[in-house]
Amino acid sequence: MEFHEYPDREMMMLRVAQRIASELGESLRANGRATLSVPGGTTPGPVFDTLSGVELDWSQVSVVLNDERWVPEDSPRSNTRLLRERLLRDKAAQAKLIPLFANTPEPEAALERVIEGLVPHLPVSVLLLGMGEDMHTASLFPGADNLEAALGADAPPLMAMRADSAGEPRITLTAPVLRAAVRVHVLITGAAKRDSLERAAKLSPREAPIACVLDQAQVHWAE
Ligand SMILES: O=C(O)[C@H](O)[C@@H](O)[C@H](O)[C@H](O)COP(=O)(O)O
Repeated sequence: MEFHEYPDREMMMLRVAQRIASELGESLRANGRATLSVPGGTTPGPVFDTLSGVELDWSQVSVVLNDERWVPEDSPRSNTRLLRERLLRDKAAQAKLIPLFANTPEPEAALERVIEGLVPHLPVSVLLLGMGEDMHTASLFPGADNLEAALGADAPPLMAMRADSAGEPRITLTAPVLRAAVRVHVLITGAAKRDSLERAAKLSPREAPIACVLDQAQVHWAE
C-alpha cells in the first residue's frame, strides 16, 4: 500500500479528485470508456463536488456505487441520492449511473437484475473506497452474514449483506470486483481511521475487510 498524508482535508479532496480525473482520462484514451466506482457515506462529498466540474468525456463514463443501503432514493441514507446531488451534475451529469438499488422490499429480489446491469461495465477502471473505524469497506462489514462468501474468489460481483452495525440491509460489490479494479484509492480522515487502517494492514480480510485491497491501494489521509 502507498500512504499519502495531506496537510488538510481540503487539499486532500482536491488532489484525490484531480487524480481520479486524470486516471479516468487515461482509461478513456486507452479504451474509449471508463468505469468509476465510489463510496457513499459522509467523507467523499467534496471529491464529488470537484470531480463533477472536470472537463472529461463523461458520456463514456459509467458510475457505480461501491455499495447501497436498501432504502428508497428519497431517504437521507441513500447513497444514490448523494451521488445524484454531488457527483452526477454539472459536467458529470452526462455520466451513466449504473443503479444498485431497485424498489423491492429486500435486496435479494433485485440482485440478479442489478448484476446484469453492472457486468457489462466491469472491470472498474478507478475505484474510490471509504472505510469505517471497524475496518469495513463498501458493505463488507466484519461479522456480516455474507462476508465469507463475498471475500471468496468465486463470489458473484454483487451480494446482499446484513450486519448489526450496518443499519438497513445492503448490497455491495464483492472482493473479486474490488481487487480487479485497475486503480484503487482509499479515502480516510481523522486519527481513529488512521489507527484502524494500520491495524487492518496486519489482519486478514475476514477480520478487517479493507485488507482485501490494501496490497494494491493508494491510501489518502488527512487529519
Ligand atoms: O454506504 C456506505 O456507508 C459506504 O459506502 C461505506 O463503506 C463508507 O465508505 C464507510 O462506512 C465510511 O463512511 P463515512 O465516510 O461516513 O465514515
